Amino acid sequence: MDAYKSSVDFAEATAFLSHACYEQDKMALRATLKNKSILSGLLSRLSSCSSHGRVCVSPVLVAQRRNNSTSPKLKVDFNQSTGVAVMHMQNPPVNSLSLGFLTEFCIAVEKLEMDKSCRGLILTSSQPKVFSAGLDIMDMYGKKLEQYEEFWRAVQEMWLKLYSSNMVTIAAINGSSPAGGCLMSLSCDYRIMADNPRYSIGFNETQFGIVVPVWCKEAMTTIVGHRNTELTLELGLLYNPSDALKIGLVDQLVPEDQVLATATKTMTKWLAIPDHARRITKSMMRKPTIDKIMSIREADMQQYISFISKDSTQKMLGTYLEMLKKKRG
Ligand SMILES: CCCCCCC/C=C/C(=O)SCCNC(=O)CCNC(=O)[C@H](O)C(C)(C)COP(=O)(O)OP(=O)(O)OC[C@H]1O[C@@H](n2cnc3c(N)ncnc32)[C@H](O)[C@@H]1OP(=O)(O)O
Repeated sequence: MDAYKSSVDFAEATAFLSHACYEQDKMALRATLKNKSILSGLLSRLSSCSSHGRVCVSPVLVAQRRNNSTSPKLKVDFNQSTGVAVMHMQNPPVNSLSLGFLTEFCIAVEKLEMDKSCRGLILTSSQPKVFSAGLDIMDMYGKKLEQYEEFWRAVQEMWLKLYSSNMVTIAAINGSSPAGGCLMSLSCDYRIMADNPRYSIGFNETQFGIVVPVWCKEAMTTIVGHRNTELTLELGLLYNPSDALKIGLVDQLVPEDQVLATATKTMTKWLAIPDHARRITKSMMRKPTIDKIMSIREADMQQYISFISKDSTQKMLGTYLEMLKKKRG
């Protein structure tokens, strides 16, 4: 129950703040998440529900629709005539999933989710050659315990929001997508990747001494099966696009300049299915995983904090950061 409430906390807070200005939003959102008394006051004014595996919030907090919103880290183009939003990630240099980015991302997805006219979401990158470099290592290195907690809650929330979305979600993977970037695309309904052998996708965490959360393992297993998950996660494998296609980590490869156009065409096909039937089916497929994750959400948080704050983990992250920086120098 606590785990469920925590998820609702964040969803409510994000929805509540989504009509205000972005910078103020983010500061207020974080303050709200930290302040349990404000949060419980907020909660008492709300009714929450769980529908088809998706956590939703009271209509009282539904933000007004704004069509083409631009924030520093995300650009959302919503086409009302097609009902499709294209979300361009623009967090240079590599679209790392920092706390700031994740906060904006959750707000943006929540806004689209609440807008009944938005039926499909395409996720892509504005950065050249990179879809997303995964979690921002700077948010996992040398921080205070409460900062680790805040960051991890945002990571969990990003995954839950995307994985349980009622919208059709398509990842238009127009660059490399390691680790958290891969997780983000795995949460979508369909993955189209640029057929460029220089790009890679997968989970490289063990290579620099960290471990993916159990819910990532669960989600991956449902997509590529137990054996492929075992090999990928234990060895920290990154695949080129054609190998990723072979194991089912992505659904389709297309020339680089056709990724977005193919995603748009594919979306039309998915949206031709009656929404209610597709949604109920999606929920039927995903709800067991979501329920499982919700039931261990707080334990997962404690496990993350204890793992990430260990001296040995911090040392390995420091070495990895150095290595990333040296690569350029
Ligand atoms: C229970 C415990 C659970 C623990 C957590 C489990 C889940 C964790 C998941 C994660 O996502 S951890 C992050 C893993 N990501 C990576 O290993 C990717 C690292 N980056 C790259 O491989 C490359 O950057 C790239 C994405 C292939 C792009 O290559 P490119 O040559 O275009 O750029 P770079 O010169 O390498 O990088 C530019 C700049 O960006 C910095 N940077 C790169 N990735 C990250 C990152 N994930 N976080 C923070 N910063 C990153 C890199 O250091 C460069 O910085 P500067 O040198 O410009 O300062």
